[in-house]
Amino acid sequence: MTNITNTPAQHFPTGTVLGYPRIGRNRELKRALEQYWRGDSSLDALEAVHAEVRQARRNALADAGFARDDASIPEDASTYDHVLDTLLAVGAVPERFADAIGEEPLTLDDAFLLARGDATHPALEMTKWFDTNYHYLVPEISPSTPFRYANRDRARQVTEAGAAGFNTRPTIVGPVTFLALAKAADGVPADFAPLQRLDDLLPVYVEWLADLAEAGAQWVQLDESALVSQVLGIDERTLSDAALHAYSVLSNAPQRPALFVSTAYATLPDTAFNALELAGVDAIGFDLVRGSVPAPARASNVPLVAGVIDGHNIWRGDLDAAFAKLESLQQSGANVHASTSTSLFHVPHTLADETEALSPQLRSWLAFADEKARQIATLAAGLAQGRDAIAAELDAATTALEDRRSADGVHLPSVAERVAQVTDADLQREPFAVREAAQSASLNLPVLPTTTIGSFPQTPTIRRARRDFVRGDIDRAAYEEFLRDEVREVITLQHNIGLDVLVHGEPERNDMVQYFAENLEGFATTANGWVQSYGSRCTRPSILWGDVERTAPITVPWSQYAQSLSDAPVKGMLTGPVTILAWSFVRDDQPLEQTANQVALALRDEVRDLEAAGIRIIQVDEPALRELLPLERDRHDDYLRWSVNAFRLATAGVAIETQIHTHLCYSEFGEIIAAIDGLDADVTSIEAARSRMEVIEDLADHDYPRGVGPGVWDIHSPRVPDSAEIAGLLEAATDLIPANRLWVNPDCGLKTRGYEETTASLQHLVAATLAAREALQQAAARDAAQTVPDAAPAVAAGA
Ligand code: MET
Ligand SMILES: [Zn+2]
Repeated sequence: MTNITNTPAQHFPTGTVLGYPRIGRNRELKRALEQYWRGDSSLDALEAVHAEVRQARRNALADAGFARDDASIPEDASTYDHVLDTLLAVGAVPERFADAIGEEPLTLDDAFLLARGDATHPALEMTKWFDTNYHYLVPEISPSTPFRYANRDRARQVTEAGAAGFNTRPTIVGPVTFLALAKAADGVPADFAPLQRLDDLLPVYVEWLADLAEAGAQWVQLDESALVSQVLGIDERTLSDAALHAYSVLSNAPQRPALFVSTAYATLPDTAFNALELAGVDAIGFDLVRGSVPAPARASNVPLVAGVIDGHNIWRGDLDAAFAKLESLQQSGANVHASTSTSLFHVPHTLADETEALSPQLRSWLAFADEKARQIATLAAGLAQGRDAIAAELDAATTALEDRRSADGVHLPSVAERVAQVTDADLQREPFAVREAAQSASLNLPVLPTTTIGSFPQTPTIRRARRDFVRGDIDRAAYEEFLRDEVREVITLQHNIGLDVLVHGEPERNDMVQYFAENLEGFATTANGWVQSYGSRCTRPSILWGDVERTAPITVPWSQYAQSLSDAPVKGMLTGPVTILAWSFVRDDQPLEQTANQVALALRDEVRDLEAAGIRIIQVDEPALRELLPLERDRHDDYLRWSVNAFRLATAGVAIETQIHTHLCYSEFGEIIAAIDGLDADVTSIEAARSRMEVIEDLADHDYPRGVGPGVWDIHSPRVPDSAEIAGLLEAATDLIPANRLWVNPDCGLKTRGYEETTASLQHLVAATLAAREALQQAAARDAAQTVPDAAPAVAAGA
């Protein structure tokens, strides 16, 4: 066993990946987790599957060309989430779980309780990991949250790897990032911030490092991406001071592996680089796809791990340019190592599983995790043996890139021309006051109109019908007949419940982005390209490879059919340009703004066709608007400009009578309130139930002038809120937003809910609304009764 007792660092491997997909090539871990949660298998069975997945990862990376014994293979196989792994290891169980979790060591079942909650313990919140579509569990830290080394899983995995003949590199979240990503627990003093607990946390990391070294780890990777983010509400100085302090302590730990601190997703600031170097860490990694080389790095003696292969996207890319970046660092005398820019858990396992779904030409332009690992192995060979040794691989990548540049469909002159012709007038509707008057005359809705966000439960029957259709077991006519029946039932249900603005329920959509991707030119869909979204949940992002065009109406027949069944307005439902980009793999060969505008123009045509088909309300969802906000502040204005404009381009082509809605969810919107205003939607529905209307306060502070539908039912849990609870939230909302601007709706779509809870919750929502209307009427009557006698003398006096 190799014990490194604070000795000079071992040689860092010439090439590495910062992490690898964790869910299994065939989503084995997902299935095993869900089986266990359903009670259909034992914990041992789950652990056995996970052990197989872990070994498959090590083997896949060895096959890609990594040595088994030089710590180039990361050991980062989370069962649920890597922040949760770290929380467990450092024993930071929030006090509100103290009655249920206590005994050490902390177990997988403890992790699942934190992640999933139960009747008496709401789960930890989830939020997006940096600017990605991955959700991590948010630790809750108070001045007295306990810290102790309470879970040895990572060390055990290193031992397990050792037994299989591997010396892997355990990967953990670093202490600064762990605290920076945590939230302050409820009820703590206002001036408390989790980072204040750094000194209490470090001894636990010291113990953890010793255990990892004991298990045989030569190197440990500590992920410290907090150091590159300017949107965590912590300034750069505070973060680098924390890093200097933390890594001074850790590098002096009596027994530890060599320390590799990785940072990803944006440029590592010079101050943070200096702090890490001064603290004596043994290797520093930074992202050279999203970011640039920190100035002091070129003159540094610390091994530099340069992230030159995009870990966050699926393009094969410009291997020659990637190698040139390494060469340039090498020429300035630095000790350079090649890596991916981020962990590869943002991309699917392997292109080998896409031989049917994707054309050979498209495949030749792509690289998933295994292929990217091979690219790193190539670059590492180039670093060791010189450019000539890898000339053939560099040339092959360049040839693929040239082919991609000129291939059919990548650039459609007509699309580029249409984007170029967009003018400010295309983004502009009449003033809201004008629209509001026209819409209220034509729609004639009651005060506090009730509606839903779009999807109704995606039942096993719907999934089965879709699968049968995809497999060819039923034909299109039968499938569409089935979908029309669904729409009819959903409309009837909404009538019976008494909702004011109806939806068709979105039964035809597997996913709110993939559905549009499948119906627009320029996108390809993979067969097995799953990436983890959170826990066992995976998504299969489409690949946006070419110019986007709509060749025929997409949603119009469904909305039109639904509207034919009712006199009440039925909302048309579309996904907005930013969200379509955020949840796809986007092309890297033109600015996102250009791609967003192409998608927006396709949607603009769809919006107009919906309007022409008699749809009077059209909702364009933008739940990912906040997610793509860059980590660097100086890029915010540009991002918010083009993203807002893309939404307006999609929606501003309609008459004043047509009401445009948007829907936002999933995140902290405080930062982008001005942009929400800029969307100029007539009505914005927004997730608010869990935070008890926090975001509505932000909107009210901003004097938001248009319609708002704060969610009054948290649809992320199966719990049915009663009318009183909904009434309470409604009252909180009416305190902040004038009642004549307020809509009543759930937090988000209902596709993950069952019909029983949906029906009951919507009935309660309508009951609470009716009561609120009644109360408003009474209040108005009282006001009228009071003002008349008061007003009379005033008028007399004035006369
Ligand atoms: C993640 S936002 C979801 C919006 C979509 N219209 C739905 O209802 O499912
Ligand atoms: Zn939503």
